[in-house]
Amino acid sequence: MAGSIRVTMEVGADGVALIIICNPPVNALHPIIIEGLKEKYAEALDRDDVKAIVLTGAAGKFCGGFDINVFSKVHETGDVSILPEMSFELVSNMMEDGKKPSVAAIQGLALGGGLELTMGCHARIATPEAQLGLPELTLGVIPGAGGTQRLPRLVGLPKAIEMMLKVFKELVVSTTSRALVHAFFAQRSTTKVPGVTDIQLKPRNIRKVAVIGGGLMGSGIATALLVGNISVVLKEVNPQFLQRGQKTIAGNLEGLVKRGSLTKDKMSKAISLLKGALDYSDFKDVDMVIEAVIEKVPLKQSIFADIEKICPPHCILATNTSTIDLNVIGEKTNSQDRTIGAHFFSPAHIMPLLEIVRTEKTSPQAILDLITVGKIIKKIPVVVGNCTGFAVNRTFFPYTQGAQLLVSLGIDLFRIDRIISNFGMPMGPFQLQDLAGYGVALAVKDIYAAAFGTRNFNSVLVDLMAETGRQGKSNGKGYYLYEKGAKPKPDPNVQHVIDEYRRQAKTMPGGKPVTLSDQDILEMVFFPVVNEACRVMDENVVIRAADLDIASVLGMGFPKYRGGLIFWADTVGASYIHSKLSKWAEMYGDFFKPSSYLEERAKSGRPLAAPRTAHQASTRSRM
Ligand SMILES: C[C@H](O)CC(=O)SCCNC(=O)CCNC(=O)[C@H](O)C(C)(C)COP(=O)(O)OP(=O)(O)OC[C@H]1O[C@@H](n2cnc3c(N)ncnc32)[C@H](O)[C@@H]1OP(=O)(O)O
Repeated sequence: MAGSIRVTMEVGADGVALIIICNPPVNALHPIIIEGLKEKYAEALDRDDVKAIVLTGAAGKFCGGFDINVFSKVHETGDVSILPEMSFELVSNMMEDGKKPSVAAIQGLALGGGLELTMGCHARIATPEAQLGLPELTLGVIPGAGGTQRLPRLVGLPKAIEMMLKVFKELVVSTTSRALVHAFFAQRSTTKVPGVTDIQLKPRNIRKVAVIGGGLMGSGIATALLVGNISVVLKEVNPQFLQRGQKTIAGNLEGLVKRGSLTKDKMSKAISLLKGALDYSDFKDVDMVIEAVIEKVPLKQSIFADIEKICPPHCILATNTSTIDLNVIGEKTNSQDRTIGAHFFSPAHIMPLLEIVRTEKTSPQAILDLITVGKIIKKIPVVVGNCTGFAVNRTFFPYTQGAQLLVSLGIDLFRIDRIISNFGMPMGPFQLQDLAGYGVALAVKDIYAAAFGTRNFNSVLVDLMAETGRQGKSNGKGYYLYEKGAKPKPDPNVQHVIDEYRRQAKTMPGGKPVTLSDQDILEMVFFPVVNEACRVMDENVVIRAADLDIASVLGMGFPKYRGGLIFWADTVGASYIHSKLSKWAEMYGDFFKPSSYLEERAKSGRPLAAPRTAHQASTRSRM
């Protein structure tokens, strides 16, 4: 590639040096080009036989601007030092202040940094159809090589503004802008909870929190609290586990320092706020307990019975369960009014979503206090009702199951992952499963089967994966192979597991793989998710559709520029989604059967996000 990226110079008998930018297809300013320009300009300024310079681009295009791939690299690495300097050394010192006249010969396009180069020249000649502009704002940056100053001087302020913002008005009305603006406001509305934040309650001061369980989740939660300046008692069952938890917390904090999001002083302060415990003696004056042990009902019930006796009466009793019914966890206590779900997402000190789960008995004060703690530790709290999987895991249970169903029908799993990542998810459902490990998937399988009846797709794929010694990323072997420092590679040997899976599933019509387009695959994964989201809204598990948008963006990585799950679904249209699901339900069963909420919206033409009517709202509620 580097061979085709170059700057050339020819000096004619007339003493004109022709400098040409060559970097197909748009002659973008790759660092090699910027270096090449500096080199050729230095040479031209130095050579006695050069009297003047003409700068142009190869193949009829002057230059499409700075190489945007370098921005992506900066985003990936956080290292701004890889941005090459062109503003002063090249454009100001060599071109503008150079002792030899230089002229830009513009054909095709001169955009962004490309136009800025032309403005460093002493004159510009352009073909009438050439496209000139400074579109940097569309990338979220400003012109970085002097364009903000030189353009108004050359063409006057009104024209310069037009050239910098010309696409602005078009973009304001684009779906992406609408989606991002929606997400901006949706994120700010999640903490407006009717009956909680509008009844003049005052949040209480939560100074000390006990975290039970020092595993990955417990340590992450403790880290987030410590960084928020809240004292933490970390309780474990033996010194070995406690030490492991404390070490994980220290590692998390060091990681934050490395990322630049915590100073060393703040890290020392955070560590000083942590106390380890092997019994409940330090729980006498805690304001909140967050239980984060494994998903076992009897264990959680006995912990809740214990802490109810030991903790002060004002103490909030929270659980980090991701699936278990809160009423069951608090069943053996008389503290249902202060029992609440604090569902963090892993890694808890980094992921911004906090799903706050309330039952019919949870007091508004407890909800308000947890919202306040959430804000202090820089989380985005979304208050949801109590049901299997709550709002996020419940809405997204068909995401994994739909992908597994497609594999059973004969679709290549790596193709599914590619299509879903191209849509904008951080990774596809199979890579996500590798990352999360198979333990959780296996643990919740029966719970989902019991809760979701015929719309649950019972798959043995993960069981078969586990039986062949695969655990996902944690042991380096899942659907993909994982090696340190390398990108995950699809494992060809997984095909044996898939063959066995398809043999057992018997879902391929006539035993033959089905043929589906990329769009079919995308829709067969996401429309069932939208369908379940409709049930979640119908049962009032969320206060408003926008809460699901934010929960899907922050909890599942749904692309923010699509506005979140429901916003996106409304751009597709309820009636289209309903018609596709109805067709697939006939072909492949109840997994795709449209919900009554979706059916009603498809018939009435009302957006999925529109609030339910007063009558609908009074018939079903989890709040
Ligand atoms: C320091 C400075 O102030 C900072 C900057 O300069 S920031 C960059 C400012 N420039 C821009 O924003 C221009 C971005 N590019 C465009 O608007 C359009 O690509 C264009 C008008 C140049 C051409 O449009 P069009 O003919 O429809 O072709 P399009 O498909 O978009 O682009 C052709 C290829 O060039 C690539 N490309 C275009 N501009 C690029 C750039 N600035 N850097 C890297 N690659 C670029 C595209 O990714 C695409 O690659 P692909 O073929 O591998 O998919």
